Amino acid sequence: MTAIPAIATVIPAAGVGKRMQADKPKQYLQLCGLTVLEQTLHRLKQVPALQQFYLALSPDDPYFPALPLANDPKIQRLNGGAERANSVLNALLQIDAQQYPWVLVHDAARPAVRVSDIELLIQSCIQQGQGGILATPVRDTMKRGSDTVQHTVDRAGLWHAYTPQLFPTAQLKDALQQALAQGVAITDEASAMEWAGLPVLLVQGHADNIKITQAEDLALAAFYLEHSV
Ligand SMILES: Nc1ccn([C@@H]2O[C@H](COP(=O)(O)OP(=O)(O)OP(=O)(O)O)[C@@H](O)[C@H]2O)c(=O)n1
Ligand SMILES: C[C@](O)(CO)[C@H](O)COP(=O)(O)O
Repeated sequence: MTAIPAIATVIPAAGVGKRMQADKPKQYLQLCGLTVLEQTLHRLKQVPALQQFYLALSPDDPYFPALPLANDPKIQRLNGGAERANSVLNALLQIDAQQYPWVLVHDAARPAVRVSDIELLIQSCIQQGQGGILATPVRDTMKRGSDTVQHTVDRAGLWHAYTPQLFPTAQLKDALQQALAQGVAITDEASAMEWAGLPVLLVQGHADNIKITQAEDLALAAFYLEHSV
């Protein structure tokens, strides 16, 4: 096993959850007795290498102060931005890359991530000295179109990109800063690294690491949370 350095952890949690169509942002919906955010933090905190947590929240988030997490000295709250990438960059700007040469980014909306998958990602990346992401190969036939099919997309080598995503802190900060400054559409950390021409390892994880996005995802996340290890 490769020696694992202390890793800074960024949790983007400043979204409004439009697609969920709920009465509050999805990270604060109840899931198995806790909020989604608390469930996600509970998973992350089971990984010893994950040290300081940088939690990007909406500047007017009224929910977080009521959670026990608000008193956790390992959690540093910061203001998120207009898009997920802005929230992540705001967090990266607060991380000392000397102290934390590696940073792991994980969506607050992915509470069922397996601790073993996080450990696998960390081991794979640190061992190979390259950043990477948890992902799963596409299993269905993929179509491109809107109301009718334009064509079938070759699914060979096609992956679902998940989080966590783990990268050298300084590299990710520079890549994300420059990509956003040039108006590049960035939906995950890997796309900034790809834009910068830097390698991204694909580490196969489990498909139960779903992102709670639409209403029906909550019950599925609850099932996975109760049945995954
Ligand atoms: N400006 C934003 C937008 C999103 N996120 C976070 O990024 C993660 C993944 O984003 P997504 O699933 O798109 O969440 P929302 O943006 O809240 O969802 P929607 O697009 O339906 O509004 C979530 O944990 C969300 O809180 C963030 O930190 N800052
Ligand atoms: C980062 C991510 O979860 C990887 O799949 C995804 O890109 C987030 O996308 P969203 O539209 O912000 O939910």
